[in-house]
Amino acid sequence: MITSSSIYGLKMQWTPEHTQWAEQHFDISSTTRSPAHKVEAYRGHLQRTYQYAWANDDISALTASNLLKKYAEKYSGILEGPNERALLCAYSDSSSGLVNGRKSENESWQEGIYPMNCAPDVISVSKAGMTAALPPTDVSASIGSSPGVASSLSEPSYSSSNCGSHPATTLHSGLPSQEYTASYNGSYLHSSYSSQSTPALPSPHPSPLQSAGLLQPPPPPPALVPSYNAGSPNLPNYSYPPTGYASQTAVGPGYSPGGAPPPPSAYLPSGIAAPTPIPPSNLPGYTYQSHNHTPITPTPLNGSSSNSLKRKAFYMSGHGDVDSSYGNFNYNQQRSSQSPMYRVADSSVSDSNRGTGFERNSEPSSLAFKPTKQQLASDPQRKFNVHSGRALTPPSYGSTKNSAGDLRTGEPYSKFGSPIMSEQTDEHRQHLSHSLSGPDLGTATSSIHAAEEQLKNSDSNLVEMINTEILQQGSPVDWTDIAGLDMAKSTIKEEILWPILRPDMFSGLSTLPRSLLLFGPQGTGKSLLARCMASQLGAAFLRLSGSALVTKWLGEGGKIIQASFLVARCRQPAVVLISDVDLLLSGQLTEESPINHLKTELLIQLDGILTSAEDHVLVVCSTSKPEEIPETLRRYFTKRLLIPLPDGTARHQIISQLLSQHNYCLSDKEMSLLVQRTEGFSGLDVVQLCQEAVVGSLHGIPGADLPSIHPSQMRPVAYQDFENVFCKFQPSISQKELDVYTEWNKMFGCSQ
Ligand SMILES: Nc1ncnc2c1ncn2[C@@H]1O[C@H](COP(=O)(O)OP(=O)(O)OP(=O)(O)O)[C@@H](O)[C@H]1O
Repeated sequence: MITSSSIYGLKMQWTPEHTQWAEQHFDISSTTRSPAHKVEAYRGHLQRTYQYAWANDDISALTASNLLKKYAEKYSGILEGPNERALLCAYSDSSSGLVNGRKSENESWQEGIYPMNCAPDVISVSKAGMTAALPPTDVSASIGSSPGVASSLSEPSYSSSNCGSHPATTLHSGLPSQEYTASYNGSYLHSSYSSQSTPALPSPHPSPLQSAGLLQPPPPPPALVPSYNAGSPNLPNYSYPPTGYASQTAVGPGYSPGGAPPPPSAYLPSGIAAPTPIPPSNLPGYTYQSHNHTPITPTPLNGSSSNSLKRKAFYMSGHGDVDSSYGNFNYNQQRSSQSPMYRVADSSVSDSNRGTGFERNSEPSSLAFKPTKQQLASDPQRKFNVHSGRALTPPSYGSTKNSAGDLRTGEPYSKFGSPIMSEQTDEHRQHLSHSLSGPDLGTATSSIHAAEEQLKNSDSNLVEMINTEILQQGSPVDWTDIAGLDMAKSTIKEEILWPILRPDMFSGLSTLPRSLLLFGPQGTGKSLLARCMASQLGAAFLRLSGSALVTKWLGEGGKIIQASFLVARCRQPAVVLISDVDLLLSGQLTEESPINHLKTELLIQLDGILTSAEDHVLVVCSTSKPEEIPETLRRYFTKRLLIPLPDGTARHQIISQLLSQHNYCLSDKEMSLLVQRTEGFSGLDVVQLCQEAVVGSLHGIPGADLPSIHPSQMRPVAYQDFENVFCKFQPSISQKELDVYTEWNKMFGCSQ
């Protein structure tokens, strides 16, 4: 049949072939056909296409997207007139109508014009090819936002940032509900999808393109989108996934795809910020893919830094599983009031290995404590040992007289006293001896005998080395020998020493402290404190250097650690100091690292100490890198104490004490200036500065005269001597490093 029509004076011949061609090619722009006719033709074509697709059971996401795009383009092309637009809005406003082909309850249909019977087919095909069906609202949104959304779907990677300026927005500008308008902004388009589609369903038919890697898999769902129901713009339809806001933090506040900030959300209650979409970088290629979203797992709290306070609060609140590992460490050991941990070494024990590291009967003169010299001499691995040879007159903390014999009175910091054992200290030790003897002797006997037996079978050379190098024979240290550190000192006294010295008073209240971590900058007195603890307990003092173990003793390190703890058990009560313990316990160690066997041995020994009721051994570990110690190993330390840089008062004490050994001439103002200029110095830095200044005062004396010159003949140390050497000294620690200590202390420290 041949028909002809005349439009605008143009005459056309119409044949069945033309009809077929128009139907096949969706010639909806034809001016010769009614909209209803064109829709019918279009629908027929879609149905054929989809039936074919069903027959093959294979339609990719891309194909489906293209079909949707074409459909939306063609459909919107039909709708040119204002009536059609209004009708389309009615479609959009009633998502259920789109799904089941029924019209909206609020809007009357224009019969026969836009039946949309093909919509279920579209959805079915989408289900087959795109792994998850678009929910009813999706269809509404897709069509409603076309061609913007449709064209976006055809792109392998697209951003919704265009949506806001896209004609689709204009299309819906006349929507009756303001809330609904928000749904057409790209920021929210995906929200309806994620909230309504079946979550986290794996694709039953993965696209071949996906399999081939040409098509990126659908991204995880944005975690911050509220559940959005396009069919009902009312607020009650919104739900807030519990994990959503955590992820929002991870995305970053204020993020908006395309750089634009999220628009104010009309559908959110006032005061609640509009949800932030997932950034495109997180969802490559499928930024706003609306289907098959899986929930985003909330970003776990990182042990590192930004969430540290939260973590500590969590642990401290008692909600964390590892609560007992932090702050309230409890090694489940009931202390017996009958068997206090420490006692004075029994001199009657015949074994040569028994005995403390401190000689109590020494004359005061022989007890003069020369901390720096001994410290530097005892640890050849120390980085500051180059200075040891220069210390012509190591400072003695025992005297308050200067070299000229003048007693310096009126010192504002005169509490920093003598390391020489005073009468009071001797009394204290006698008291210690009394309180730690008696019934306590029996409790450790079996442990001591067992350790002695083991030690007999050990390498005698090794034992000899430990007795000479590890076991410290230095003079005792008193609290007054340590400048400043009041907080650390009182914590150690009250929480470590008192329970050990007077277990009867602490019976049933807590377990005995057996391990302690002192952390802080180098040269701040950690070792000094450990020595002081041993002195106060009348205990033997053994010092293992982590740096020495991993360098010069690496091969024998495991045996040295084991034998050292045996000696400590034999000589108990004992304090074992392990400096630079981070080198032994570092979480950075690879499996092949030879240090690992040292780590294993140390942990075995620590376990033994923590679980033994009889042993009277206190382990003090020190580190300047506490963050290197893995979380799992922190539980080995009952207490973790920050030993900070000396404050002004402490620096004044150290300087005064050092200079008091020499003839010096400094005004109060100069002294204050020195204190000021040593801000940020560690205790060791201050000691070395003073030593250098004292050496400077010797300049000008002929070398030949040096051996015979009397101290009184030397000129006094002056401020200029300090001035001359200041250029050699800088604070050995940066503010950044100090911040790390502060942060770590907040998280895991016991002193705030
Ligand atoms: N608070 C202090 N009071 C008096 N002297 C101090 C103080 N801090 C440090 N010193 C001096 O610095 C020397 C080194 O101190 P110590 O060895 O105790 O530091 P540390 O913190 O253990 O260092 P590292 O972390 O390197 O092992 C001490 O012998 C002492 O002379």
